[in-house]
Amino acid sequence: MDNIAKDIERVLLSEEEIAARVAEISADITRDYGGKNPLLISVLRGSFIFMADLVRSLPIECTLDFMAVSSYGKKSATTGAVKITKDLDLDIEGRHVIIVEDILDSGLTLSFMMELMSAKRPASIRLCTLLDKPARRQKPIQADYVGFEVPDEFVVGYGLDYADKYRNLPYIGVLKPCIYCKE
Ligand SMILES: O=P(O)(O)OC[C@H]1O[C@H](OP(=O)(O)OP(=O)(O)O)[C@H](O)[C@@H]1O
Ligand SMILES: Nc1nc2[nH]cnc2c(=O)[nH]1
Ligand SMILES: [Mg+2]
Repeated sequence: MDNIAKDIERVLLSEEEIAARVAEISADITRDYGGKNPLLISVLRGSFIFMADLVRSLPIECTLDFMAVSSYGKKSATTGAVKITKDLDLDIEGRHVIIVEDILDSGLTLSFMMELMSAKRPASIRLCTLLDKPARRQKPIQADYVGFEVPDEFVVGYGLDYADKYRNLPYIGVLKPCIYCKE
């Protein structure tokens, strides 16, 4: 049988651990944004599962939009160039924006997003990332809401891919080294 779990060396964060932490982040956002109708922007494609779980656990009024950017291609290291593949649909001027990401790694994607969003004059911007990998940072950027700090390893699952695979794993894990051996 074809089962993608066979490519995983070890589970870093289980479904239960992720769900519990998502509920805590949701409680923090609820406390900070109740009555402000925040605009949550999901950075596709990696953040789609985190965004879906996060907003379903938010009891407050909020608005959603999606932007797609990409910089990793089919490799496990950034290409250094962030490309927009889908722009926002809503006007963010005067809005309380929360950018929702799956992982903050080199920081290139989120610094690019911050620059782009700030130019559109929102009332405020905060960053929310499920995973933070500070060891690889190339830009001085920090998130306001962080789910978990992760070690300097390439992780997959819960939206995160390697070469467009593994996004559908319900947990976050580290791939067996042989999966990258052709890079
Ligand atoms: O901090 P950085 O080094 O920029 O890395 C973080 C970004 O890399 C991944 O996206 P990717 O470009 O692989 O596209 P994807 O979301 O479509 O998978 C991930 O989803 C983050 O958006
Ligand atoms: N899948 C995946 N994408 C990333 N983009 C930046 N860092 C990572 C990572 O560790 N895993
Ligand atoms: Mg991404």
